[in-house]
Amino acid sequence: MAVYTHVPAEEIDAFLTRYDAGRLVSAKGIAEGVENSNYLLETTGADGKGHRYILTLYEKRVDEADLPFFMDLLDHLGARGCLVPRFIADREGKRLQQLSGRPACLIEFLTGISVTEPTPGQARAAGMALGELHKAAQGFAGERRNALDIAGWHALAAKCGADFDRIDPGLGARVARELAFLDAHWPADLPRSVIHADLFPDNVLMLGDAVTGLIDFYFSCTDIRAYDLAVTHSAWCFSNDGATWHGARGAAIGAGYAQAHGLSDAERAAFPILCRGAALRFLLTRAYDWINTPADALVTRKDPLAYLRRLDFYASVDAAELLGA
Ligand SMILES: Nc1ncnc2c1ncn2[C@@H]1O[C@H](COP(=O)(O)OP(=O)(O)OP(=O)(O)O)[C@@H](O)[C@H]1O
Ligand SMILES: N[C@@H](CCO)C(=O)O
Repeated sequence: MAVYTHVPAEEIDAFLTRYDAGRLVSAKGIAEGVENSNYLLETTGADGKGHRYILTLYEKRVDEADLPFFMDLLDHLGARGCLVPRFIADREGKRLQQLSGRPACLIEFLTGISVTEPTPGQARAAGMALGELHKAAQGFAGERRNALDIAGWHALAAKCGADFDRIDPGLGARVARELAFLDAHWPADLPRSVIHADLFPDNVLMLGDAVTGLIDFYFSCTDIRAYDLAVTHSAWCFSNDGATWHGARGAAIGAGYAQAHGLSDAERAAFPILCRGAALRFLLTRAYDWINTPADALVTRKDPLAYLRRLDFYASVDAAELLGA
């Protein structure tokens, strides 16, 4: 579930009068997602032909001060042909509003569905879409520090402390070893740019093998560009529980990215380490949430060990295995 703030339909209808969006026809809470409250709105549309929008209310993890960065980034990417949802301005030009006591935005609705078992063709399309995103991001002036960089991983690990071993005996020691390895080997001089940083299959909308939308830019930030490919690789190339590696998907993502953007020899050589970092990042955020979310909370906790399995795999292979020869 992801509707933390329940907004009465009358309030949404009144909210919509600020926009050229028509009147509310229906509002449905969207179950997917864990960070924000999302509603799918159907309206009569300014032209009376009916229109769909996403209404997002920002909950604890998104800092309101970061919203202008996300808005400007999506405008920049959208203007360069990326299929990303724009934030919609009201008649006074305002994109950020307050609704039911939360920061709220009306956002363009994109069609498509998220795949759960990607085919190699779909993985290739996702790799291409990421490469195109990185190309389009060139020249974007905004910057945002990645709060979940290596320093952020250390801070999260310290917060989890002794509780790691409640998830899995020995997990605390494994995380400490991995942090020490990454401190010693994390690449310092690879190209940096704005990255999505969370391009999981549930953040890519598709129709068949075609990408129709990239969504959920709320982790986007400035970091090592090829790290974004590593995050995407870790999310697309395994069974959900991390136990099965799908090599054909890895080769397809690598080929799609290389075609759309290109990957240098230095980025390729560092790829297994970048993937270890990506696996640790999601292991840590999931472990933190696991420890700090009551088991009976409405939100479904994601399994941290699914990322421990990925981490162990990434620690045992080379770039050719991960991306194809
Ligand atoms: N612009 C959009 N067009 C169409 N559907 C959307 C759009 N934005 C969000 N959705 C739908 O809402 C769901 C949740 O959105 P989103 O992923 O942004 O939520 P979240 O709470 O930030 O979740 P998480 O970070 O866990 O992925 C998506 O899986 C998708 O079904
Ligand atoms: N994609 C993240 C959730 C937050 O975006 C995960 O699967 O752990």
